[in-house]
Amino acid sequence: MVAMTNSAAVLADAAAYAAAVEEASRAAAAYYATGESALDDEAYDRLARGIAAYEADHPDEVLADSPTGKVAGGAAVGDVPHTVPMLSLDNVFSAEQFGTWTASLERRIGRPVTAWSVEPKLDGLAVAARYRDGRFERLITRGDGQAGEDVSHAAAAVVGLPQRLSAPVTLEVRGEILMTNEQFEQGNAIRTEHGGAPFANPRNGAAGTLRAKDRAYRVETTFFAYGALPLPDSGALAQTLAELPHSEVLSYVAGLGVHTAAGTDVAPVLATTVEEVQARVDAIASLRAALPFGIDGIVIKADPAADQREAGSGTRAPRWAIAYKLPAVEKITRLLAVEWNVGRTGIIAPRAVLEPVEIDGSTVGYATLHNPADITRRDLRLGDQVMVYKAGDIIPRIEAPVVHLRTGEETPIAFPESCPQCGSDIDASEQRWRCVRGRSCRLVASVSYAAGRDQLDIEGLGTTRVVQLVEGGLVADFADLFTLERAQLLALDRMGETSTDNLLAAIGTARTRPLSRVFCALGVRGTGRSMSRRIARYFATMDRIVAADAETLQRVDGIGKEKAAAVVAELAELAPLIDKLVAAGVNMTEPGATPPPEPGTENEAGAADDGTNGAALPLTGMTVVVTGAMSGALEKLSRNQMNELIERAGGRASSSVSKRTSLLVAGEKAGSKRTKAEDLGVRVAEPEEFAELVGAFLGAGEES
Ligand SMILES: NC(=O)c1ccc[n+]([C@@H]2O[C@H](COP(=O)([O-])OP(=O)(O)OC[C@H]3O[C@@H](n4cnc5c(N)ncnc54)[C@H](O)[C@@H]3O)[C@@H](O)[C@H]2O)c1
Ligand SMILES: [Zn+2]
Repeated sequence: MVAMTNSAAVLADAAAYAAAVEEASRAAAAYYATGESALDDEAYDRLARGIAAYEADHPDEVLADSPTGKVAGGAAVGDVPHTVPMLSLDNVFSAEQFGTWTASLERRIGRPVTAWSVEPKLDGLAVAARYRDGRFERLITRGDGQAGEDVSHAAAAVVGLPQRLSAPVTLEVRGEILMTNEQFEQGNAIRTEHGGAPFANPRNGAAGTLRAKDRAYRVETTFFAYGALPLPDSGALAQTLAELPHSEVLSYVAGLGVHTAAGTDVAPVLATTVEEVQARVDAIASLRAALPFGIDGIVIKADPAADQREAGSGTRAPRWAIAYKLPAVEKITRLLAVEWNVGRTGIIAPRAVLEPVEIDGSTVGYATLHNPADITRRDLRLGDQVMVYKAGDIIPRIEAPVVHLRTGEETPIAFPESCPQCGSDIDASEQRWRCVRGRSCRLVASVSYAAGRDQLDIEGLGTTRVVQLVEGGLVADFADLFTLERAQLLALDRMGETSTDNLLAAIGTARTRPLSRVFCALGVRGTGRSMSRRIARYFATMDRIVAADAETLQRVDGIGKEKAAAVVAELAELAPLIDKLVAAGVNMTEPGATPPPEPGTENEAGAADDGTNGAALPLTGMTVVVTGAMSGALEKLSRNQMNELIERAGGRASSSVSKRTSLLVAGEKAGSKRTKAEDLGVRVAEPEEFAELVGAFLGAGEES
């Protein structure tokens, strides 16, 4: 069942009314000119309803600028007169409102409507295409409904609008021009390639494309006919078109070779009862997300020609048709952060992190941002309220910041100075930034990560060296490090005997690292240092980790259902790499950890999930945060080693203080975490005190 809100803005007095009219006019002008309105459709409609309600109560105060009763809110213009006005549509939002509307229509014509045409409300812009003797003559926008703009220059790139009809007839075909999702993605790709700004949304893309002249590139749109009418010299056809039911007009137009929605999943159908109409409305609503083009509702029309004629039209909309609106696909939310992701080919693409917002039944938390130039051009800032568009399979996108909602707290978006994946330089000479490593970026990044301090800790293997190994073809994954030969290394640039021997020795040491670090080196998503330690301590051997199913993995503290499934899937993909590591003699066990009992043995239920199987440890059940400089016995420990120590002692290491923190180890220069812990009443221990508590675990399992 389709349901949505349709409240109106409440306007208390004449001043509020005048302000609302001004805001609506400004929004409509922006909406029809560039598609970049400061209001989302629901907000605009709420405002328009508020204005109409105020005018109904105060008919003497209606302002000339009021959008009420006007096509396009009075904001669009044109100089080519329409033969018959091109109107807008009135809206309903629920089955109940639809029932009320049909009843009033039937009262007006004095009989029941025997057939309703139920069609998609295509989300583009209305045009009239005139044909003379079967040849295309002119394409005109809706404009203010009385006259539109001539956009004939654009007709050749409109799919579904033939230059020649299959019969030499004279008539005007009316319909919607839109961009299919595919045309939208293609159009944006072409546009950004030519240094242009991406379109905000498909409707905006279709409008811009239709108006544009002298473009250096071609962007396609699609026409869907939803009606036809005679022109002054249509001859006998005029009578036929006037008598045919709407559904047969559509079949006739399709027969002439013009594109209609027939043949799509949401093809017009005839319904005879309100219940049948509602069932089709619900069906179209549920098909919406999977459609290859955008719809913003369902249009329901009285099918018989006589019904339409007798119902007639108002100034803004016909009385024989209604738009059953679907929820808006544009919403305003906040831009929280920008992430920079590196693709397979080394393209560095910004992605917006949004305050999650519900759009058309799905929660949107991310949106595409195309490229850095696009961020600059639109002057996006962190903390901005932004208009977000999401429809069908189109990737959610930010249309524009809502500038008038700025508070002054917004901050500039920082661009990366080196590749966020592998640390190499960035080639910023084109619109789309690229890591200079291109396709080997990911490999360089994954090998560098594996060799990093918190993983295998291979000294002397920095990014530059990894790049050399990768580009020299010596390393295709990090397991290849363990089979490098002395002669191969010596042959590399700037590799002398000493550095070669040092590197080989460091690699030799890496072979003996505990399982937790080897596992971490695999780079399985969502398994950083501390998660890797928990997994390694729980399973004790790589064999057991690999053999674990998603359910077993969930016994590890902090692994939920979704993460477990993702880890299992990624490990399956990594199986060849793991085999290679085993073959290269890399350690696959976790010192000090006892494997979990086999399922079905007695103490399974009581087993703790920290690899110690229930033995009481000093930090069991505690979440511990470390801050400030360590001293005494802990002085030499890195933060990562401190975390390892906490976990060996049965605790859980965390980096931020919250109500759930059990203990804060605070060294000198502890700062804000200490203040926060004190505020929350969290226990605070000096490093010396903590060393006493976990003394037995100091050094155990430590690798040199
Ligand atoms: N966000 C803003 O600032 C802002 C400003 C102005 C208008 N708007 C939005 O624009 C809408 C009003 O625009 P409108 O006047 O173009 O009306 P509309 O789009 O709601 O409805 C009328 C149009 O529907 C189209 N249509 C699609 N499929 C059809 C079919 N099968 N049969 C007949 N017509 C079909 C036609 O183009 C017709 O002109 C409102 O929903 C409003 O929210 C928004
Ligand atoms: Zn890179």
